[in-house]
Amino acid sequence: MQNRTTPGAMLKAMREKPPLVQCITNYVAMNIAANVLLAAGASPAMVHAAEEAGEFAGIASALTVNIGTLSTQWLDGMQAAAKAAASAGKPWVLDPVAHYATAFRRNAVADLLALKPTIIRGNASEIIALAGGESRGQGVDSRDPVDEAEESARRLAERQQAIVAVTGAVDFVTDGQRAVRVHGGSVLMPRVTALGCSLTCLVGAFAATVPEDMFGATVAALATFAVAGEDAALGAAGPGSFSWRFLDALSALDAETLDARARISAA
Ligand SMILES: Nc1ncnc2c1ncn2[C@@H]1O[C@H](COP(=O)(O)OP(=O)(O)OP(=O)(O)O)[C@@H](O)[C@H]1O
Ligand SMILES: Cc1ncsc1CCO
Ligand SMILES: [Mg+2]
Repeated sequence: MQNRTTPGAMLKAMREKPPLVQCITNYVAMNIAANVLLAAGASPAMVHAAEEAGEFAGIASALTVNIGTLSTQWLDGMQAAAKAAASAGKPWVLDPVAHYATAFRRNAVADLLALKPTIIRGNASEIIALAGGESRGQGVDSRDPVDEAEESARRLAERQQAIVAVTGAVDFVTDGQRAVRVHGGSVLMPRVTALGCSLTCLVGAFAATVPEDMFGATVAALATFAVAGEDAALGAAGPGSFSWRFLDALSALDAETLDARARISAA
């Protein structure tokens, strides 16, 4: 097997064999998330109908589930797909968007957590609340700093036996034992909707490429976003031009540049 131990090597391996990633994401994110995966070198498929989501999970190399614009029908599709992925031993990633906001979301997330996501990716408010803490979150945007979510992330990772990634100004990733921070990105990133949702899909793509190292795959996806975000911010006049520059930066990012510029520190 070729060396797939650095973010750059993982990015290269992903592009050499683009993984088919089933993304069950929200209406807001669907287009940008698909474009993010294509720009990074993966193959996205937005397949969510209850009638086919489980069957499709048998074909895809990884699944991502995001509850951003939830409905009962979509939840049925999410559960079918998560069950199929888990029973086939394929990685699946949960993005618990604003799960604290309503009883419908809280119940949905509890049911999805019982299906054992391999990786959970959320913002600080989402991860604090998921671990049972008091978060300041109300809607989809975080109102808490990442450093205040670190202990919650460790507890959640241990409880769920999953990798937990908290994103924000500095990202935090833990499996309950190990932990790292990923630095970089741009203040314009949270001003473009659904970049976090798109990152969840990219985490799925890296997990599909490196199934032997879910922790490393998660860190690599976050580092890819951090470096591409820095590049996109150069010359961006605001969120609009940042958004298209970000796709170009992702697609232009090469393995060597990613490894040279990724800023990952032990936590
Ligand atoms: N202040 C910031 N500085 C640098 N990068 C940031 C900042 N805030 C967020 N990011 C980056 O933006 C990306 C998305 O993370 P974020 O935490 O905003 O997700 P989110 O809240 O789930 O977003 P959404 O719900 O809109 O999809 C990550 O790569 C993260 O590192
Ligand atoms: C704005 C918004 N509303 C529901 S999902 C979503 C995308 C960011 O999470
Ligand atoms: Mg989010």
